[in-house]
Amino acid sequence: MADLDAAWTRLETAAKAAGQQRIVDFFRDEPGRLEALTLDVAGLHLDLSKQAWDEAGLEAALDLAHAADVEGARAKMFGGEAINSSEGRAVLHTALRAPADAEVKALGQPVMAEVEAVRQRMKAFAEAVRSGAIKGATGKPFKAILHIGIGGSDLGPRLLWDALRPVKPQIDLRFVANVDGAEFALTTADMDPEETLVMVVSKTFTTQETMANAGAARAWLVEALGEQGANQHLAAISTALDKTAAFGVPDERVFGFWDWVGGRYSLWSSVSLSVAVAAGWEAFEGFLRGGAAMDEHFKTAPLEKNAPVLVALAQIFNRNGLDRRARSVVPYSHRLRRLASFLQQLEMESNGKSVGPDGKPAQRGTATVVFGDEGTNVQHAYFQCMHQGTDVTPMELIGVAKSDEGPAGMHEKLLSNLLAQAEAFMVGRSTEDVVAELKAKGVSDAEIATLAPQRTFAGDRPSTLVVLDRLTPETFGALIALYEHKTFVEGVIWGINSFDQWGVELGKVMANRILPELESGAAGDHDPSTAALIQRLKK
Ligand SMILES: O=P(O)(O)OC[C@H]1O[C@](O)(CO)[C@@H](O)[C@@H]1O
Repeated sequence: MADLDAAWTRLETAAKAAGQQRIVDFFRDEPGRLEALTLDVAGLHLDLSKQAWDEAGLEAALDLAHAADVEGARAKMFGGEAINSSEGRAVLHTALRAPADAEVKALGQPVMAEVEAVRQRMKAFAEAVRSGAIKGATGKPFKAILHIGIGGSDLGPRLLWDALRPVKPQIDLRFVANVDGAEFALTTADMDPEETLVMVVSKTFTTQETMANAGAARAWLVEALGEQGANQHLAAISTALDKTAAFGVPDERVFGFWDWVGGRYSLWSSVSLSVAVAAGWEAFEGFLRGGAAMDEHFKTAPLEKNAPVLVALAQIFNRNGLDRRARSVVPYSHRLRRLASFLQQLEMESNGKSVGPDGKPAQRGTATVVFGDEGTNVQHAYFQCMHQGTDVTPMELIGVAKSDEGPAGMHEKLLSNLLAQAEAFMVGRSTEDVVAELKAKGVSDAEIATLAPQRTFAGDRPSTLVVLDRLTPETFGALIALYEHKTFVEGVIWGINSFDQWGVELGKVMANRILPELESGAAGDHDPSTAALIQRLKK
């Protein structure tokens, strides 16, 4: 503990010192900087050299990782110990992408036989739906899937589908998450129940939004196909097998997973069965292989060359060392446009905690806000603030080196924007430069005095670049596993349990209390604002 406190103090001191200098100058002062801060892992190239740390800062960050015993925690996770202590569970999403002959135990019990058995059932189901061997109630093959789920049962599969979907898919995969009936209506309006397979995805099979949408989908099927017919169009993915049976899903259409897979880490499991069907099993397997490659790297690489560790430490350096309370993730890739939404759950649900597993307050700030959308679009939206706003927001910019998709010449334009933004964030543009340009254009001194500061870019805004060789199932898997392990490392260093989510409970309980009050109009005991709103919004 004393070591850890001292390591935190060293990090904070080093960050303060680094913060007095300009990032761009570190390249001049540290000849080995690029070499030390770039690495190639599982088809990803990472460049952390434009980050805010200098050599001493990086060293202090690595010392902190050692002092927090990241390596010990990593061994406990892969060893299947109950590191999700508030729920007494192991954390083994990594087993879902491990080879069938790996030796993995959850709380001492081997898991791979079960994992492989479910994988084989998923594969057989995916192939049978694609080939038309499994048909709908009226004998027609399935041409569409309606995937119903929310949070971890939605965000990962949605992103995975965006990444893997063929340009002209054989199966039209659609998602419904929200308990806003508009989403259900808009999504199903042009779907034909006779040709649609409905997959209800819920770890608990109790989530209000999912159960409401599942009920609506079942009614939509029953109307077209009758009770018995509807059941032939249902499949369920859950850890709660008793509840799926009660909903009417035939046993052979139920795909399980395990309590050692957190919702936000579940896209490697049967939760993504809809994608495995619609994109094909081979693509899904490639995704698993990519995740496993990143696992191997995370398990074996020394901390100073360990991609998830370095990305986590850059975040900690910014967040705790330099008090930067937000981070923006911008994929220069339309297929990855929902990455920030996925990371919001992964990082903010995992690490948005203010007490540790011992119930004591966290000693340092934990998860920051993460936001973002696709580049270049965001350049025409919030990048003004990123370049010239009063707060510095660290960025992660993600690109794809090679792509043959779409019209010729576009990809180079996309990449030029990615590189230009990263350079502009760091280098900025000096007032002298602006003044010289305005003078050359004949602008008056009076005008220059007001214009030049407005056109100056302070720069010195840190970014990490992640470049995928190509966007393949494998590199996409590696990217997601990179972020999972980054999130884990941060949780270890912040001293919190990254694998529970008690903070989502209160709102759920209160919504269940307010629902009957909205229906009856009889508001219970609430604060004056809520009571007035219930009166106003009641049925
Ligand atoms: O898969 P389920 O059990 O429906 O839960 C959906 C999501 O809801 C949460 O519990 C949060 O509300 C997430 O952790 C989870 O991914």
